[in-house]
Amino acid sequence: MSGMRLSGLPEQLAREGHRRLLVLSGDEVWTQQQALALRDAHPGDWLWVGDNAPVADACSPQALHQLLGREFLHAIFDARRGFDVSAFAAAGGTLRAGSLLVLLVPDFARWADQPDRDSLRWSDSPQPIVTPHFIHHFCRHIARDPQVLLCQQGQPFTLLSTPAAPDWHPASGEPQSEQAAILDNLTQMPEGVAAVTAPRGRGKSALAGMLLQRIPGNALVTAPARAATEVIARFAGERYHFMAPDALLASTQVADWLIVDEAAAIPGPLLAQLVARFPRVLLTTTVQGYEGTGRGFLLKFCARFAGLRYFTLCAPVRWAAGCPLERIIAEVLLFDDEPDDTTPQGPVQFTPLEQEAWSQAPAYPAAVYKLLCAAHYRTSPLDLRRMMDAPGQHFVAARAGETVCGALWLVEEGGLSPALSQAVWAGYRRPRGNLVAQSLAAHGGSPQAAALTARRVTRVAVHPARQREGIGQALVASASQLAQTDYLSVSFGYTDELWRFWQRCGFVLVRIGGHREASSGCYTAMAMLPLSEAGRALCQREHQRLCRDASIIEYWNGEKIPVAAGGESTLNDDDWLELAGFAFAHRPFSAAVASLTRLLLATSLPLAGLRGKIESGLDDAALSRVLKLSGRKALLAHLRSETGAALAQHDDERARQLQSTILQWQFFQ
Ligand SMILES: CC(=O)SCCNC(=O)CCNC(=O)[C@H](O)C(C)(C)COP(=O)(O)OP(=O)(O)OC[C@H]1O[C@@H](n2cnc3c(N)ncnc32)[C@H](O)[C@@H]1OP(=O)(O)O
Ligand SMILES: Nc1ncnc2c1ncn2[C@@H]1O[C@H](COP(=O)(O)OP(=O)(O)OP(=O)(O)O)[C@@H](O)[C@H]1O
Repeated sequence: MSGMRLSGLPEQLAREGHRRLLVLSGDEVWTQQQALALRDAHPGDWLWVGDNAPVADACSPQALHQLLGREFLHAIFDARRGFDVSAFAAAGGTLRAGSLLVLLVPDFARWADQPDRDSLRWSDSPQPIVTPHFIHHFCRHIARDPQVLLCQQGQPFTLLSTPAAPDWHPASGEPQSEQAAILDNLTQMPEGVAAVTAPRGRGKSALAGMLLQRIPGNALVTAPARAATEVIARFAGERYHFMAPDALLASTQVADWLIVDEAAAIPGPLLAQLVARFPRVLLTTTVQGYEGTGRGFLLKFCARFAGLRYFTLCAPVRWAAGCPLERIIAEVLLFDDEPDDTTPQGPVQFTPLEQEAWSQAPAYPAAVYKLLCAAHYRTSPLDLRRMMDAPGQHFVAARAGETVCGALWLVEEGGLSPALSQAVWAGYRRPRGNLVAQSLAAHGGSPQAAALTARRVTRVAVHPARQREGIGQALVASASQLAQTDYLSVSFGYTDELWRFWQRCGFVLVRIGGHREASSGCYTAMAMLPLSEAGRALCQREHQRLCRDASIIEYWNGEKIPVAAGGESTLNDDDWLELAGFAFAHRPFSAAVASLTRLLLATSLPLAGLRGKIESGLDDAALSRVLKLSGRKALLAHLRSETGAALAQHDDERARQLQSTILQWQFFQ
């Protein structure tokens, strides 16, 4: 290829056990030509990551997780139209020593002005947005790392020689020293739960396979994806017996050991049930920024096991320590989930933080991001990109001296036009974003709810050494002083402790979701802190609705709601509106269930569908059989029409008026 010579580099990398990032920046034709030329010039099982790949061995960024656990020599990552940074990191983790990760990006001079298609995954904007803070952050890191090879269209490329690293001695097949120490411990474990966490390529899966070889008795392996357990299978040989998590739970299989690979990617409640079934369990999980992984897994899930044996593997095995590719990915994506042992000392100051800080003083927002990552189960690089460039994000930081010891992240919500808000209430529209604001309209009793303006607290965290000093509460107080909106809101997996915190911050509970979250096993709770008259009125109305419906929701959820239950048990105006929304528009059953329950008490009509579902508790399949209906849609339509009939029987004129009003709400232009 013209101008670019890599002679000897892959061989040098293989000798040193390293991998390198090579960035090709230019127009689409040029970058593609260069990438294909590199691919031809250097033998390997090259993987192309990107949509519309010009070669056969390819996968889209979103499908890459299916390849975790597999390994490649060299990869090309196409970030020209959109940069899925989680997939980029994942691709980096699959590369063997001696690999190049070739990254295709637009011309640096134009990149920051070009909309990034990946933003559709993490920004609520209907169109791709420009992402200047991330692009500048990325380019800044690339430019100052001498180990990154940067090849720009129209500019000469010189391969700077780097000081030779010592020769690498790949692992032999025998346990590495860290693996050996853990194996010693595990093979003597009488019973209990052990967890091994490590970044990519540290030999977790190999360790699990080696354990299978060494234990007496039998063992089962489970994991979110079987394909990702290839390494375990290789090291376990004939002792490898795999079962998918749900199949295992449904079976009566017993074994002396259960090995759960990538445990953090299995929903918490399912994992908890699996763990309870076996006398000895090994959980392994990757830390470093993938969704559903990280130290948060230990904090949230593993905290429940008294006597948990916890191990980590630090030394890389797939490549040598100090690998330049691993280092640049970690730097760019702030993969630093090492616990910070230093306690931030001294008095605390609270300051607002906006996205511009990423260009003015990047270390400051980076510290905020790291704190949030360490505290929150599901913080991933997607959040980093959202934090940097999505519209409507605001932050408050708590600093003790120069150290960030607490942070709060807010997202703007609401402000929909009154007509759109009504359409959301009626179930005709569900625009992107606006989690709590839309939920208040779609499940609550106020058609105008989503027209109010709000800021939702999406994350809040305080350094573990400074908790219970009032810092969390003060962060919320600062946020409420800064926000010129009708209310602040929060949506969180309900636990008594967290609710106590929000309550102490002045929040009022307005909604409890109808399903447990897969990740936490908790019901979603939504709460409001009103800041304006309109906010107070909405908050009061929704809280009263929750109090009135509490006993019925408790019946469906099987869990106590912490509000003073009470209110009219006969049909009132709110019920009429709700029931009309269910009967004549698209309100969901879950929003209407309490009003429907009161309707059944107030009518003598048979209403076999509604009574079957609500009074007899039949599930949808059984109820459909009884009613001779096929499918959920037909059942829902039947329930809606029964409701319409009951309203008409009560007061035909009123039902017709409401129907005609609500039907108008679908034309919301
Ligand atoms: C949308 C979301 O982000 S939900 C997730 C919230 N974040 C997390 O769970 C991350 C880990 N946890 C944390 O970082 C912190 O514990 C926070 C942010 C929840 C609370 O921050 P703190 O600074 O410790 O809270 P703060 O000291 O202001 O507490 C105020 C009141 O809340 C209540 N409270 C706070 N934490 C707890 C707790 N663990 N258990 C019971 N009550 C609590 C108490 O009533 C406390 O007052 P008190 O100490 O006088 O009794
Ligand atoms: N003791 C060992 N001897 C030889 N090869 C090893 C040893 N330990 C691990 N390996 C190899 O190193 C590579 C990385 O190991 P492994 O897949 O177990 O890591 P991991 O921590 O599970 O990483 P990932 O999450 O990236 O798959 C694999 O190719 C594996 O075969």
